Amino acid sequence: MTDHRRTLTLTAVLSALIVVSTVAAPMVSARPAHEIPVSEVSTADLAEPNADGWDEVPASDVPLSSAPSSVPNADDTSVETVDVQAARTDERLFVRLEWHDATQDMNASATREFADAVAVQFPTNTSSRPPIAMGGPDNRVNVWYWSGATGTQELLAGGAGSTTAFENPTVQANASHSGTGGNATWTVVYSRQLDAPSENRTDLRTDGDLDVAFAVWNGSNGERSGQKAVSEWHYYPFSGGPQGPPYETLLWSLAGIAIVGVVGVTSFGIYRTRGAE
Ligand code: HEM
Repeated sequence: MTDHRRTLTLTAVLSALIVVSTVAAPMVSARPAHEIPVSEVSTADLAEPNADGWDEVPASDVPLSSAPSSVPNADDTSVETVDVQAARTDERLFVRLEWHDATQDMNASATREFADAVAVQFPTNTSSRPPIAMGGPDNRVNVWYWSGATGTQELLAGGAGSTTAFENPTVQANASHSGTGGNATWTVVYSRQLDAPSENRTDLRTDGDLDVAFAVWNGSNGERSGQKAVSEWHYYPFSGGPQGPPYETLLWSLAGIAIVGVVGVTSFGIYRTRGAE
C-alpha cells in the first residue's frame, strides 16, 4: 500500500468514527435542558411521598437561585436544587419534589419564626409563557403551595403582591421529612385532576408543552414570601412524540457528514497534488 493510500484509508476510518460518535452520542442525551419528563402510569399509587410507584419515575435535578425580589435579604437563600418527578394517569397529574433541609420547620407563630415551604407554578393560559415572577396581568399563574405551618393552598397570582387563594382548593399534597443532619430531606407530593376545575385554573389536559416553575423556602434561614429560592421556567412535554427533538440528532448528523466531506476533499486534494509531483 502506498503512503497516499494509507492516508486515505486512515482518513476514511477516522471519518467513520466521527460520524458514529456525533450521531450516537447526542441520541443518548438529546433531552433539552429545561424539559422534565412525565411518566404515563396506569395505577395511581403515588399520592404518598414514599409510595413504591415513584421508584419507576425518572427524576430531574432542577437548579434554584434567590428570587430577584426587592424584599430585605432576598438574596439570602439556602436551597440550591430540587429533585422533580412527574407522573400522569388518565385522571390526575402527580408532582413529587424532594430537597435537602436539615431542620423541619413547621411553625410560623412567633415573630421571627418561619416554616419550610415549597410551591409549583403553572400558567393559567398554557399557550403562552407568563413572567417567571408569579405571572402577570395578561397571564396569571396557578400556584400549588405547601407550607409546614399552613398546609396546602391553591393560589392565583398575576405578579408579586397580587396573590389570592382559590375558594375551593382541589390540589392535594402530602409531605414527609426524613433522615438526619445533612442527609435529611423534605419530600412533598402534589396532585390535581387534569381537567380545569373552574375558571382561571390551569387545564392540565393540554396537548402542548406545559410550562412549570418551582420555589422552595427554608424557614430556619428566615425565608418567607419574596425571600426564597426559585427555578427558571421548565416544561412538561405533553405534546407527545419521542423524548428529545429529532432536529438535534439531525444537526449532529449533518455536522458529522460535513466533517467527513471536508476531510475527504482535503485528502483527495493532497493525494492528487502529491500524485502529480
Ligand atoms: C422569580 C421571581 C419571583 C419573585 C421576584 C417573587 C416575589 C414574591 C414576593 C415579593 C412575594 C410577597 C408578596 C406576595 O405574596 O405576592 C412572593 C410571595 C409568594 N411567591 Fe413569589 N416570586 C417569584 C417567583 C415565584 C415562584 C416561581 C413561585 C412558585 C413556584 C412563587 C410563589 C410564591 C408564593 C406561594 C408566595 C406567597 C408565600 C407566602 O404566603 O409566604 N414565587 N413572591
